[in-house]
Amino acid sequence: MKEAIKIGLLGSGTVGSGVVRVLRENMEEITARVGTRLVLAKVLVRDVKKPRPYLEGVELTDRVEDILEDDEISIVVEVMGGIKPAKDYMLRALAAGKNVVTANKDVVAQYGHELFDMAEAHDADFRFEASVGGGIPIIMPLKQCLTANRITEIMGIVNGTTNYMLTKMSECGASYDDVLKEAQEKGYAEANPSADVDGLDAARKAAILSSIAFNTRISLDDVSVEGITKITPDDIAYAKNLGYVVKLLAIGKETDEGINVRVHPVFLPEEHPLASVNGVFNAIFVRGNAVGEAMFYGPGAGSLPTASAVVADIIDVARDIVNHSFGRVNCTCYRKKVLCPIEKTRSSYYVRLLVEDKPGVLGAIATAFGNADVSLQSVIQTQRDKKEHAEIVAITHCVPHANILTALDVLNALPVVSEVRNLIRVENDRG
Ligand SMILES: NC(=O)C1=CN([C@@H]2O[C@H](COP(=O)(O)OP(=O)(O)OC[C@H]3O[C@@H](n4cnc5c(N)ncnc54)[C@H](OP(=O)(O)O)[C@@H]3O)[C@@H](O)[C@H]2O)C=CC1
Ligand SMILES: N[C@@H](CC=O)C(=O)O
Ligand code: NA
Repeated sequence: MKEAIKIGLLGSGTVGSGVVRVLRENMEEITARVGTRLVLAKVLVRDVKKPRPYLEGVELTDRVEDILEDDEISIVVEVMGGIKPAKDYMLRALAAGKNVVTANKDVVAQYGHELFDMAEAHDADFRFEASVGGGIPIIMPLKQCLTANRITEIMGIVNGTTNYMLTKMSECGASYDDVLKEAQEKGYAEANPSADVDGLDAARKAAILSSIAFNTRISLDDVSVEGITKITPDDIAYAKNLGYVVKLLAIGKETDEGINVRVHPVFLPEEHPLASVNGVFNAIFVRGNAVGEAMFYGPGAGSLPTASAVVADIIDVARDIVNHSFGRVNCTCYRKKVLCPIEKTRSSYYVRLLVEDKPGVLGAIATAFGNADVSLQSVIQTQRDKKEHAEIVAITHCVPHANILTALDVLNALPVVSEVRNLIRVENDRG
């Protein structure tokens, strides 16, 4: 058997502790699969005094140099999170010729190219399977198993926290604040959970997935983002009555007008394959010109599921080391493609309005939509709040986003419209 391969772990929180557990519990199989033993040599944490019984016998440090300058460590696993200092540590590790495995979508989405360049320059591996979809294999399947395809669409539920929240709010009418707290307690949420609920976490994943799917660099700034903070129990109830569920989707599409990448809540028909993806589960639906439709499903966050992806990357890198192989798939963004602005994207919409309850209101609203070139598929009216007010819910036909924005301006200016309460896309298109 070859010499043991030494690992330095940066961070030992939710994901890091899972990595330690998987490496320990599956050590026998892992050793057989790699052909040599993997040894967790050192772990970097902020607070070395914090009790961590699962790390008994492992050297803890709060000095990153202890890992980066240790010539015996050949794999550095970054599971600290955030951009600073994680990005710098990874670049330094790669510059020292060490292989890097990370779960950090913040860094990959914004600075992936720098890390890839550094990895290539130093003939090192840079892997990030856990950065999208937690335990679901999706990065390597896109780069390897689906690489024969021209991918036209990638659409997914990629944030476990918000999917958990929307599921609980829909199934048992739980309050937004309570379910967010639960998701945090279960270790799903980011250190600052606004990244989850504001859609940023999903946007980072959308940028990573689209860059790989369309072979062009999509940066976080190219993604149009809207989170779930404006979704109310009323929207969820209307969705149910109309045969939909509310989901936060990450969508990347290549159309004749360019690539559009966006994250926003949608009304999904109950029979859509993504509609039954509940709780912390994620799913990523891919359309390729050879494979047709493929969907990847599994736990999108949490200690052990995420560790499953991290440790798989570690094993792959270790196999490269053992076999002296050069089969690395480096950066796949070899094209520069045009982006399609959000205004040109097309969708049906759900529009909820609070209006004065008096004769002629429905007509005025229909005219306002018509003047903006937005045709309506259905309209329902319910009595709300005070007697003199009613709520109108309209579902539009598929129209350019620019038209719906114009319609909202016109509606807002109508004296009978007291408030535009929400605007949510309706995803009816499966073609
Ligand atoms: N949680 C999840 O389900 C998933 C998380 N991820 C990603 O994995 C990464 C880690 O997430 P998670 O485990 O939840 O985060 P945690 O906050 O639970 O853990 C972070 C760990 O990193 C250490 N750390 C943070 N900053 C520093 C620093 N400056 N110097 C030294 N140590 C530091 C902390 O040390 P100490 O213990 O001393 O505080 C802690 O051990 C993030 O990039 C996240 O986005 C990806 C998929 C799923
Ligand atoms: N906060 C993220 C963790 C995994 O990436 C999520 O909820 O999906
Ligand atoms: Na994954």
